[in-house]
Amino acid sequence: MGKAGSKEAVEEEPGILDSSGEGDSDLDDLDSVEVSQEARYEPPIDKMLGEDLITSKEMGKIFQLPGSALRVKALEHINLNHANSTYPVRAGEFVIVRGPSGGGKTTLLNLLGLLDRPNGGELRVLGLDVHSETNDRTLASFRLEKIGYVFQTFNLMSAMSAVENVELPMMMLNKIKRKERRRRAVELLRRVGLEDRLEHLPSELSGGEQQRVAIARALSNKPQILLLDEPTGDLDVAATVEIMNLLLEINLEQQTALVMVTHNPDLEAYADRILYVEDGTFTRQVLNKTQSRLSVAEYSSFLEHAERTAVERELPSAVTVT
Ligand SMILES: Nc1ncnc2c1ncn2[C@@H]1O[C@H](COP(=O)(O)OP(=O)(O)OP(=O)(O)O)[C@@H](O)[C@H]1O
Repeated sequence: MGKAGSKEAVEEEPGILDSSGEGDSDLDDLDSVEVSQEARYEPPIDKMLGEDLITSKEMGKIFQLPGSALRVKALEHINLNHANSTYPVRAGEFVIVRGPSGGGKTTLLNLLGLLDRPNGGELRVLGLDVHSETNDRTLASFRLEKIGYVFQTFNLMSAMSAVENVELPMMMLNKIKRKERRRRAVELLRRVGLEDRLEHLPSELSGGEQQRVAIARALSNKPQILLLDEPTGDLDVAATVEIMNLLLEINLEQQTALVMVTHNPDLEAYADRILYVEDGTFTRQVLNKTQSRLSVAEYSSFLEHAERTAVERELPSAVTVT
């Protein structure tokens, strides 16, 4: 868990899950709960969650390398359902996905966000059953209307102003008139604290501000799910905390479900649940009773201390550090 600012977070560790769902002895508490398909497991967290948004059963993904017989098993036995302790992603939930490099985090996010299709098992996202034959147009229209995406590198259109960037998904969906589009884009930019940056180009904004525009853009079609791949990976400490606080507010205010991949363990304090993915499967799930924020001051001093300790460790033993 995050070491700074997460004092109120209570950690439950269900332990290692195995593919049969039986798990090891640490899992007994959760796995011994009898959960039928009808009964909904209520996780022991402070907030009430809404309907199931994403479920999966024994979902897997194998990549076939073009022009080669080589197959890469990126994911297998991914269960997000009520028959397992790893319950579905629900409305209002903030899920963080962590794990070692190459473990399958991005592949998982891409499948949950309909950017890719599974080639084994079942996946249901916002009522849509997704399989290897689901056509591109169906996926594209679901993505545009129901899911928001935020990436590490912001991915804003460089020749468009902040407000035009936020209007773009609404233009593509083409459901509201120009005036209303602009009004909503301005309102969203105000919501993320950028009301005085409407006409700025991305190159005229700081990294944290660009990520705020990207979040406003991701929210423009009022998605039920926001997927975030390392959204603070390129940001400094202050901007990281600001963006995370903003995401938490959005999660709490609008019941938007957030699924976020990060390598940063200190951000776990913000989540309701942390899923660890390693070697293509869930290896651990942690429930966080109370979401909490990091404070910039506390977190900076914690990082500074950690950095200093690391530097001291690297110094030759003959050198005395006072
Ligand atoms: N398009 C692809 N074709 C072939 N193999 C792939 C493809 N995408 C991912 N993989 C493989 O699938 C596995 C999981 O990759 P993935 O990118 O999901 O991991 P990750 O946990 O997100 O890693 P990182 O933290 O380094 O971003 C890796 O072994 C990777 O090499």
